Amino acid sequence: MTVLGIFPQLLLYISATLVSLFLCTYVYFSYSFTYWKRKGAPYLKPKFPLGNNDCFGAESLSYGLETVDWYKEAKEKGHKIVGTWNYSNPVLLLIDPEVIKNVLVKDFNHFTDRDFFHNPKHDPKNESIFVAENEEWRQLRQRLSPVFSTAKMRVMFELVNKCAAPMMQLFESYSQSVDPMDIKDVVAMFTTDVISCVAFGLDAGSFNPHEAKFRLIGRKFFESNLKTKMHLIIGRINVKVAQFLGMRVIPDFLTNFFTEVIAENARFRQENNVRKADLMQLLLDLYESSKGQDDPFTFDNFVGNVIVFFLAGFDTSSTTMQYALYELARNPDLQEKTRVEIETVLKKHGGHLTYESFQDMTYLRQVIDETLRLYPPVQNVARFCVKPYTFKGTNVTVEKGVSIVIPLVALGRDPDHYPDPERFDPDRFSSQNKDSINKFAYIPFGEGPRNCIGKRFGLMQASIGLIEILKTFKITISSKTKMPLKLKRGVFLMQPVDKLYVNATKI
Ligand code: HEM
Repeated sequence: MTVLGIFPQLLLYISATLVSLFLCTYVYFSYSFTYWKRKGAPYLKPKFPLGNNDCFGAESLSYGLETVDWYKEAKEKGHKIVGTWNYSNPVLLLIDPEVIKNVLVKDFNHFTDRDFFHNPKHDPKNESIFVAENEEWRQLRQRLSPVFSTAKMRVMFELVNKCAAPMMQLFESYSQSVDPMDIKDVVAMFTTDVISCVAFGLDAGSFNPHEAKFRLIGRKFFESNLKTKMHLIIGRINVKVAQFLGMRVIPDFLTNFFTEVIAENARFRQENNVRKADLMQLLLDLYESSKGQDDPFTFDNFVGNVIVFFLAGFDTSSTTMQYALYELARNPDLQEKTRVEIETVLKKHGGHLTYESFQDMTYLRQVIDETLRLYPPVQNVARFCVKPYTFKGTNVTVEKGVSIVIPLVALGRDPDHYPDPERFDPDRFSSQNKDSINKFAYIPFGEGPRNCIGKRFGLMQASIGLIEILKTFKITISSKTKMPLKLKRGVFLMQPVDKLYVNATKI
């Protein structure tokens, strides 16, 4: 038989295989879509193959803005919890703050793990506190918590403050030019420098185009490529299959880069007896002191956690700074009020920005709190059920492996929790008003034993950056910024669709 003779037969086989594959997938999805009905839970109607997603959300490492629509629909129907699907994966969305409190705090033992794809067997260097499960996580959390204590923040304050100098030089040059500034790009250079400095004791030189390796790596990671997207989708549809196929979320270029930087840095410190007041030193001490223990803090643990501090640390804080500056630029009176506070407090402290003076800036903290309400960088907190759990006051029992999602953006914009929710109003968080806010309707750092370990550090670096900018420059929105602001769907960290440009004028 000639090649041409085989061709129609081959085509037939391929078509039959594809049709069978499609049918199997369809049957599998259709059965998965009966999950919440079988559980007796209220649910939102899913569609093949995305479930309740309205876009692939393939860039995302978790759930995105689609949860705002799920929340609204469920709330209108009076549900406290609602079943949805992410592809074929059943996801329970929590609506009621009391239920959220039970999951995150009171009944935490049923929800110790985070819903986040990882692959311990094929990717041991990316096993970190962020993805670790149950007992392993408890031990890591206990070991790493001292790294972020108030005492350590005080020591790191100076290091962070020093990193603002190159950012201020860039603001200075923008203030003398007619070009508007892509604000996210500039503040992300600052937070990248900060995290590289405190995590590695290195000057990342993000403001210098010839040295900006850390910035390039960070940017490349959040841009994410087709391979990572495919891994994420398959990881969502079936974790076991994705793990079996050796899929991983953190690309090799990033793991290799950090492994090299850490090994070189650790070697230099040990050989030269150098000690520094940074995060790298605290982790190095942990690594050295646990050698020989039954369950040591290994080199892989070291690399994995530094990577996670880098990734979790620079983009969340720069996103916070970006939206705070955007809102202050749109609200010049609030900007002026913040600046007056900064000037008054600094004057009281002899003109120096210190840990103590920053603690006194209560209005600035209100501005940041309000920014995090409207623009929580991490849009949803997600957990895995690890032990069967019956939601109080219902007959709904979820078993091990079910994903639970807490929609931070939707809660922050719910008029029942925040009157006139679209209005940027830092006074919601004044000492007189903040007690009227339901604690579990405001959780930009998560809550309970598995909340954000870097909360203090994140608040500190965002505050220092904002103080330095506002005390010297007046910020206005550039005509290059497309208004009104639209947020991107299908991404994990909150991003605007179009870049936000501002102008800086020296005061
Ligand atoms: C404004 C800045 C930040 C925001 C809004 C933020 C937000 C969050 C949120 C929502 C979570 C999930 C909490 C939960 O599941 O209950 C989280 C976890 C985490 N964050 Fe942050 N974060 C910020 C800054 C940082 C920084 C600066 C670091 C480290 C240097 C960091 C490291 C982590 C880690 C390691 C976890 C996982 C903790 C665990 O599983 O035990 N974050 N963050």
